[in-house]
Amino acid sequence: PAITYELIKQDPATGARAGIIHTPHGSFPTPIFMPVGTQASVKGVSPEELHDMGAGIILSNTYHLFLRPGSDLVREAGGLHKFMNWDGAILTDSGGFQVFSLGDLRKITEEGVTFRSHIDGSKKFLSPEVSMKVQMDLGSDIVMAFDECIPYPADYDYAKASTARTTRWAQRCKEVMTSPHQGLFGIVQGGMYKDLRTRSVNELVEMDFPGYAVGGLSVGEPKELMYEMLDHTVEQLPKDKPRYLMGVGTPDCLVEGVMHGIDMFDCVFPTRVARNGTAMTWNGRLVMKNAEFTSDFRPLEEGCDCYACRNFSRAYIRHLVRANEIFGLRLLSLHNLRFLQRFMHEMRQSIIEERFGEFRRNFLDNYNYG
Ligand SMILES: CC#C[C@H]1NC(N)=Nc2cc3[nH]c(NC)nc3cc21
Ligand SMILES: [Zn+2]
Repeated sequence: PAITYELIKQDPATGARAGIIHTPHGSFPTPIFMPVGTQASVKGVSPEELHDMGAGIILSNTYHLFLRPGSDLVREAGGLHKFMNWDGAILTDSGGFQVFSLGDLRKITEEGVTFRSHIDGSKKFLSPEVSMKVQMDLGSDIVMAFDECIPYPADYDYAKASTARTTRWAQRCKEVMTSPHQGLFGIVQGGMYKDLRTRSVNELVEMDFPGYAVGGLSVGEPKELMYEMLDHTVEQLPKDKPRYLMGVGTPDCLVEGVMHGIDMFDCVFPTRVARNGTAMTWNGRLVMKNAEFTSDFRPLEEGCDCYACRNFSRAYIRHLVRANEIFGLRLLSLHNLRFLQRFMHEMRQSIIEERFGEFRRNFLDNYNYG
């Protein structure tokens, strides 16, 4: 199979685990954070810089590339790896979430979804078959099933019907996803209802996907509810397959997700807050335009080995941010992405050395959520 999971160490006290995921474009250690390159670019960061920071896999989006430049052009370029000159692994989301969160939704039928493009308002149609065709054109290593996104909150009957449709759509994806070099992950839905989550898990596990995502979380629900759903859902998933928590998240959510047995994460957070002039550190965030950094000639974070911390000071980056210099935002993106790679590496080491519990308590005690 195109995608395989190798368990390295299971934490004896929690669901946390360390592993390796093998793909046609290389293997990477888990738990892992995937930089988001929605439109075939991790904003402001080059493929070489992604390699230098240790990124093994990045995420891109079917919805966006389907609308612009269109998957035919990317196929003609030889696929997304060639088009963006990235030779590591790529995961593409299916459009299931973006069409609900970005598109001007027109109609949902059993066949698929009709919507207006958020770019030019033109009428578009996405379905399990179209999403799979686009992702085969893109040639991503991990393909996400086309799911129906349940908004939060949603009543039981709506969640039940929608989850049943997501299962039928997953079957249709499986039937047309014929590329031997691509692995199709099922997406567990079920809203915030434990019985529906269990049903969704059982129906998808029946189809024997090479990996599973927990969908329908990080959609505006309270964190406690997200953790409760995670706790209930992840333990029912196969231990020999990767688990991916979509759209998560901030460092505190990454620790809790790992504790519940999640292997893969993605979030726009590091590059988005970078563009808002904020640096991520082990003790919380630094808002760089604050006066406190005016004459602070230390690096963003002592001990960080990123390009920004090796070459520039907080004072210089504060100046760039206040002067609206693009280079300042690039430096913050490079630092924040490298911070997350270091963060996940430390967490993985703590699992291997059987001190994850200590890592988690230590981190949560010192991290001010500010
Ligand atoms: C409902 C549902 C659902 C999931 N379905 C697909 N295909 N992608 C997702 C991406 C997400 N990003 C975030 N938070 C930023 N939550 C997500 C959930 C999904
Ligand atoms: Zn740094």
